[in-house]
Amino acid sequence: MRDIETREDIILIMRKFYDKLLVDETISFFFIRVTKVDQHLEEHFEILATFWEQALFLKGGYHNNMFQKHKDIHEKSAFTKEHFDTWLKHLYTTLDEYFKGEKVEQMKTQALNMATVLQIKFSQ
Ligand code: HEM
Repeated sequence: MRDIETREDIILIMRKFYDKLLVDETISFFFIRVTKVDQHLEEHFEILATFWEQALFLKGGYHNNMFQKHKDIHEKSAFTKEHFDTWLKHLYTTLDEYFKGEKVEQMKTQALNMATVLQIKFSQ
């Protein structure tokens, strides 16, 4: 198994990750009812790919405010610790199913860090 190398690798990870999120009823409603992201998934994956290319490969190009986006969602339907744990579990499982290496570990650490920051912000 190889490490994450390209934007296409990130898109594959997002497709498989969202396959898990969207069938998990404890979290899928954020993507189906609170937002309607499930209706334009490919467009959403392109945004996520730009975000992760920046985080992993220092590419640049992501200019949205991801904290504000999640705050807007949180105000409609609150994120709990269980939601973050579930989200991270599905991401980690997906990564381990398809890739192995330094970038995989970096993605896990960065996702965990951001999940932690979001939870702290929302608990204030
Ligand atoms: C409880 C866990 C989470 C849930 C349920 C969740 C849900 C969502 C939803 C529904 C959107 C779409 C927002 C929209 O377009 O209106 C979104 C966007 C996004 N999420 Fe999360 N999220 C979670 C955690 C995280 C974490 C920990 C990260 C950090 C890596 C993250 C990164 C992103 C990014 C980069 C976007 C794209 C924002 C944009 O459009 O620019 N999410 N998330």
